[in-house]
Amino acid sequence: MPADIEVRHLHKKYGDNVAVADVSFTVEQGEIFGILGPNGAGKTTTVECVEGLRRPDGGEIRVLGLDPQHDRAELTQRLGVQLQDGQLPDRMTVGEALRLYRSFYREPADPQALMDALGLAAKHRTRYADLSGGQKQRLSIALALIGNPKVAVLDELTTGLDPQARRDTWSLIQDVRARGVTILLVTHFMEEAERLCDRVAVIDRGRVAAVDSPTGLTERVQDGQRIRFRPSVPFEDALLTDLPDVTGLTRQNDLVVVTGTENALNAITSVLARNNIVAQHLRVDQPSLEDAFVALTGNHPAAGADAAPGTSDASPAARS
Ligand SMILES: Nc1ncnc2c1ncn2[C@@H]1O[C@H](COP(=O)(O)OP(=O)(O)OP(=O)(O)O)[C@@H](O)[C@H]1O
Repeated sequence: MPADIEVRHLHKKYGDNVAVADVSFTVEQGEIFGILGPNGAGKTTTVECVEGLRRPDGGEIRVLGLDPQHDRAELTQRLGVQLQDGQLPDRMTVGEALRLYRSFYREPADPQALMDALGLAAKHRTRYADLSGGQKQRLSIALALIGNPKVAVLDELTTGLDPQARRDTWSLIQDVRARGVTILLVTHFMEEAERLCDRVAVIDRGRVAAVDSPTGLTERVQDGQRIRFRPSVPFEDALLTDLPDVTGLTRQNDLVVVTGTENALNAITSVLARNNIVAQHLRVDQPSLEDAFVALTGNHPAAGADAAPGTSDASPAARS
């Protein structure tokens, strides 16, 4: 079966500025495929070319076998695109927006069923301007789905949402996928990519740095274990660095951080116990998608991207 989205050697310039140098990826039917990358990496330009909103300067794109430039009218019927905030008139109600958008499609979805599924039924008569950020976001997803698309493109799905609304949106997207919709998702959020995406393309400076599952990306930076603890009494580094399973030891004030093989934890706890040293606040860190992102792009996630209040993600600075 051909892939739902095929992007080969996409190239796009704005004047002299190369926004997308060379991007290739495929999205299989029923996948949630993420595009992750630092600011200005070329993510939005890439998906706008996929949507047919921008004309590539080079390369080839097929969406459901259609060329987004030449087959724009047909593709519009089968592709769902999320509106950006502020693209609806303030006075338009939720019900009016869905009915208007429904009229654009040959085989639209039932607006009532969509409002029920998206928790918007009670907001049927509410004007756009009076919706909360989360409700606007859900409406934009509803409008992306009103045409019964086979493929939906969602750009910055949960930007601006609080952590609970973000999690609710994720479960909604999983429901949408369960109905057979293929999803291309642009995101800044590591946790979103980790929780939602089957595979992720990391794009950096207009090129694909890697395409893999979040776990696959994380495993690329797996360098054994990183163990941190506060010793109950001082000890010489050599006590641990002489162990064959230990590859490094650093100290941050009274905190000891040891790196080593997968057996390092056993070796360290045994030798500490033999020397009557208690490892207080012992923690074993697993590499995260954020570690992989940093290793692949040399960039930390956009400021604030994963630091929304209440999220549990630790920043790299907090973790190292
Ligand atoms: N309409 C435009 N005209 C000129 N340059 C543009 C235009 N849109 C984007 N660019 C430039 O192209 C490059 C890629 O931008 P793009 O918006 O695709 O990146 P992005 O990865 O989506 O960034 P962000 O995460 O900040 O949204 C950037 O250098 C940007 O300044």
